[in-house]
This record gives sequence, C-alpha cells and structure tokens, in this order.
Amino acid sequence: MLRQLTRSKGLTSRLLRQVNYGTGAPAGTHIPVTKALEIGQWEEKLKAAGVEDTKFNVKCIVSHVLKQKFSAVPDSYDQLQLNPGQLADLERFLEARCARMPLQHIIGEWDFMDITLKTSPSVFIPRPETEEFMRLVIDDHKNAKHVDLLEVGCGSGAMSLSMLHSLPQVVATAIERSKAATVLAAENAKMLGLLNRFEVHNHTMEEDKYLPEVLKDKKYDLIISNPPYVKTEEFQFLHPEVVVYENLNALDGGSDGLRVARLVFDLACRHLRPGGKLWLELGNDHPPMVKTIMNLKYEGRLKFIAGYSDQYKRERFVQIEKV
Ligand SMILES: C[S@@+](CC[C@H](N)C(=O)[O-])C[C@H]1O[C@@H](n2cnc3c(N)ncnc32)[C@H](O)[C@@H]1O
Repeated sequence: MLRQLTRSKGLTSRLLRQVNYGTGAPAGTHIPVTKALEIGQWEEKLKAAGVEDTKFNVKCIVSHVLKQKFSAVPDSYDQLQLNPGQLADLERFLEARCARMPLQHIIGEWDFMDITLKTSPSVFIPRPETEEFMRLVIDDHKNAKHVDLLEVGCGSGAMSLSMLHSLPQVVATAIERSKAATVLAAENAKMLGLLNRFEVHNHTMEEDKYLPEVLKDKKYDLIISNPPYVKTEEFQFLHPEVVVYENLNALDGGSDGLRVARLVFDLACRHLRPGGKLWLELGNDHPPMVKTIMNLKYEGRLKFIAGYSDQYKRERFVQIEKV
C-alpha cells in the first residue's frame, strides 16, 4: 500500500514537472484538481480502504486544501488548479483518510449547527445526532427567561456553545475530565465570542465528587450530557475512525453503557432546581432502561418525561425533570 502511494506520488510529481496544463503558468507550477485526483486514483484508494461516500470525503479535503467553502467548490472541480504546495497537502490528507483518520481531524475544524468549532485529535468529534439532540433542548428552552446550564463532559464545547449561540438568556458551566478538551472548549468559546457566558472546569465527575469545589453549592435549571455510553462489548463493532482515533474515555460506558449516566442522575438530584430538566443523549436501547431506573431508584426525586428518536428512528434522547 505504502509503495503504491509513493509510486503514485512520484508519478504526479513527475507529471507536475513535465506538463503545462494550459494554465498559462510555466510548466510544473499548477495541476488541475481533476487530473491530480485521477493520477492518484484517490477515489479507488479510499473505497479500497473502506471509506464510505468517497466523493464527499474528497470534496471536503479539496475544499480545505483550496481554503474554500465546501458549497463554493463545484462537484466537477471545473477550472480548479493546485499549486505544488496544495498538491502535496492534498496527497498527505488523502493518505491520512485512507488510513481512516476522521475528516474532522484532518481538516481541524467542523461545523456544528450554526457554529464552526476547532477540533483536536484527542477530543471527541461532535456528531450529527448531537445536533438533533441540541435542537430539541434549545426548542424546550427558547421561551425561558434565564437558564443556568451545566454540561457534563463538554468535549469540544459543541453542545453548550451551540446553546449559548442560539439563546442569549443562557449562561453555561461545563465540566470535562480531559485537559485537552477543556482547553479546546475554552478556545472555541473565545473564538465564537461566547467566553463571557461560558466557563469550563477540568474535573472528573465521581461519586461524592460530582462537581469541583468552587461549584459544590451551585444549582442549575438545566443539565445536559452526551456521556460515554458505548457498552464495552460493543467496541469490537465500531469503525476504525472511532476505535483508532477517538479517546476511549469519551466512549466507554461500561458493561451496560450507563456507568457515567448513573453518576449524572445522582448529580442531577443534588444540583438541579425543582422543575429543572436533565437531557441526555444515550444509546438506542437506553431510554426504556432509564425510565425503569427513574421509577425504581429516583422516585420522588427525578421523573422520566419522555424519550425521543433520532433521524434513524432510534430512541436515543431522554428528558428527565427534577421533582
Ligand atoms: C461522548 S463525549 C461528548 C463530548 C461533547 N459533549 C459532544 O457531544 O461532542 C463524552 C465526554 O465526556 C467526558 N467525560 C467522560 N467521563 C467524564 C467524567 N466522569 N467527568 C467529566 N467528563 C467526562 C469525555 O472526556 C468526553 O469529552
């Protein structure tokens, strides 16, 4: 594989030296995008590596290399040319994608709802289902006068920051066990001009140490979390993009997937105001389990309100109320 890639790279560079593609520039300075993709046989290589939707992947990488918006790049790449530096980047990024590195890590940023977030290799990549989840949460709070929000495990900050961006009456606090994610979330808040309503603490929620000392007496109107919920036995079925490149602390929910969620339930009992809401994104067999847990263990303290489905009709999101 490596030899094949090196060979195609050599061929492209040779052609770059030899051919003037009619750009009017001296020979060897530019190459049309279509030619570079054809010579490198990148779509075929991505398919062979098991990457789905190769056209979308290639276009994301081409747009990134050309520093253009995805929507501004025509699917035909008509008239688009690469200089030698851009060609080298294109090949490097496509090779990384063939090794199943997620697009978000290659590109270094990703759109989430109406905001663009920086991504980092050690921090969980926000997912499209989480956008659906956040639409429900935002809709539920759009008429509230003021919302003190707490997020458990904020990763890049996607959930809290999209909520702050959509609703000016929200003030958010987040906790996050990963130092790298804590720093990234703060950077994203600063980049989006939301740091005046967002604070993030590098803290690992544990039994009887749910929040950092400075927050121990705080109460919130809303708690949100997309906790690690993958059952340990399900790891074998995950894609390489997830198993190889994601931090397992962001995914591993223990034997039933609810190890961290159970801590969030206890935290909600202590830190939600009466009538306050807890919204969780979980795995597709979790909502009925959560309903049972609420009835058996939290009666009189937390009440299961409803489960909601994602676009694939899998019930994934739960709404709970503090009694
Ligand atoms: C599935 S990721 C979700 C990240 C982000 N909310 C999102 O949706 O993109 C779970 C996050 O929770 C963090 N986390 C896991 N266990 C935690 C704990 N006990 N206390 C605080 N954060 C935790 C992980 O580091 C990870 O960033």
